[in-house]
Amino acid sequence: MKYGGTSVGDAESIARVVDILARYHAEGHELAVVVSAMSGVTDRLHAIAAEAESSVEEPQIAAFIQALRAKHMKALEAVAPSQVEMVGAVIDERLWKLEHILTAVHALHELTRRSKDYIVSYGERLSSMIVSAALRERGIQSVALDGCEAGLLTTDRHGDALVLPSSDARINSRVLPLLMDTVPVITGYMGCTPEGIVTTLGRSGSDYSAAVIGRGIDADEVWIWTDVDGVLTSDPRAIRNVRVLPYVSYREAMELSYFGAKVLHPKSIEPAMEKNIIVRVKNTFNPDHPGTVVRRQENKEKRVVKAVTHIDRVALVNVNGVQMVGRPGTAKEIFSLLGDAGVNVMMISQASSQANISMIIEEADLAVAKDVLSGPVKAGLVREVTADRNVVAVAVVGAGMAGTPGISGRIFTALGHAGINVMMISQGSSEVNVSFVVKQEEHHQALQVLHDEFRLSEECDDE
Ligand SMILES: Nc1ncnc2c1ncn2[C@@H]1O[C@H](COP(=O)(O)OP(=O)(O)O)[C@@H](O)[C@H]1O
Ligand SMILES: N[C@@H](CC(=O)OP(=O)(O)O)C(=O)O
Repeated sequence: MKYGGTSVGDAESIARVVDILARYHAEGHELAVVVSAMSGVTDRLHAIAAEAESSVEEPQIAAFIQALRAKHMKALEAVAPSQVEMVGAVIDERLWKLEHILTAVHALHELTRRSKDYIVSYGERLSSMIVSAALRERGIQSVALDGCEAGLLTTDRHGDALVLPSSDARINSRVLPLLMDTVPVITGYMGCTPEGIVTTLGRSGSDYSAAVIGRGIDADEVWIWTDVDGVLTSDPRAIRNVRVLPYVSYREAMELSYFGAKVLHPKSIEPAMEKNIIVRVKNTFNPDHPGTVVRRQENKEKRVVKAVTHIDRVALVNVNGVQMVGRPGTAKEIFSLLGDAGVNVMMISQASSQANISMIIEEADLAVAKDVLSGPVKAGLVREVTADRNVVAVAVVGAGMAGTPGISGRIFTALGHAGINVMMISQGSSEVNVSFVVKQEEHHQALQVLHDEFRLSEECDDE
């Protein structure tokens, strides 16, 4: 059972989490728990690390540590009053280490990817202590483990590490034996390299931790507890009338998460899929709602389109020039340059005339992308590279779209009727998703138009 940042965001929420765990524990289930940092803490750790590195003046490290301590101690005092002294001492020891490393970062004005991962993993190191203490306070035996202790070995790609296959056996031998009489509370988001260097798994990576731990212990199910009732037909913050999907397939969940449905991390499906483990998304604040079941089976006969999602903070890059026409190797060159520079290309489209290649990248990568692509321009391989930041990528997702004619027609007709200009289109050969790009100011309307066109707010007996 994985609890996200809002689920452990304050004492009241942690008490709810403990209620839920106590209930399933009393029913005789063996439980392993994965927790994220209290909401907002990871963002603040990133910010103070950046400030410590770059600030010329004295950064507010002591004040930051004080505030972090106050937040966690307040929660601890409320949920585990009898352990304040003992657990508080461990929290203080951890904060002391954190303060020292931040001070060192400032002294050197150097923040390596390695030290950043170490710093930002503290959110989970603190929250896990509190949740574990709260379980003990309820009479449930519990220990807090960090991801490394639980057996998550990863690559050394700091900030976005991948879990190594050898982790399965380690997790199995370290976590499984505990489950008979203990509920381990494991830090999400972090692991370590085989050499023991702390890594993080990418923002929102605790879902990925949970899936990997589920696979390692051969769990019957992995439950992702969050602050909405399940996987929704669209982003509730962007449009009206969204609805909980009772079932989605692994493939659909992967597409949805990749295209911005924040409720699941894109890497969290594959580990579960490999062992056919059901993933259930449930609401900590409404635990009796059945939530969404993610499974292999695809219900795709009647409800062809399941959801519409979007990714913002992206940029559209166009590489233009007739020089590219009929010249083998241009695409290879462009994408190799971007790949070598660490730019993640999220969508690609090439006109059949070959005089244009369009792609979507993360907005944060735009300066680097422009820089590396200026090489082919100077060499005369392409005429120009243009970019547009003011865009959003939208995806229409559903396994039933594969082989069903007319879906693209409906999508683009509906957008056309609404007067929304489509700047780029892309469809994978799996046909589980059709994605396209619109101007930032039109994306809410685009989502709503498609949500309405495919009647996603209405229930369907095929679901
Ligand atoms: N299609 C979707 N289904 C469900 N939630 C979505 C979707 N798209 C965006 N969201 C947002 O994702 C949020 C949950 O993700 P996140 O904030 O990372 O949760 P947690 O902290 O529990 O991991 C929800 O509050 C919701 O606003
Ligand atoms: N705390 C980490 C990992 C995480 O998964 O968080 P959440 O479950 O709140 O999305 C982050 O903010 O990225």
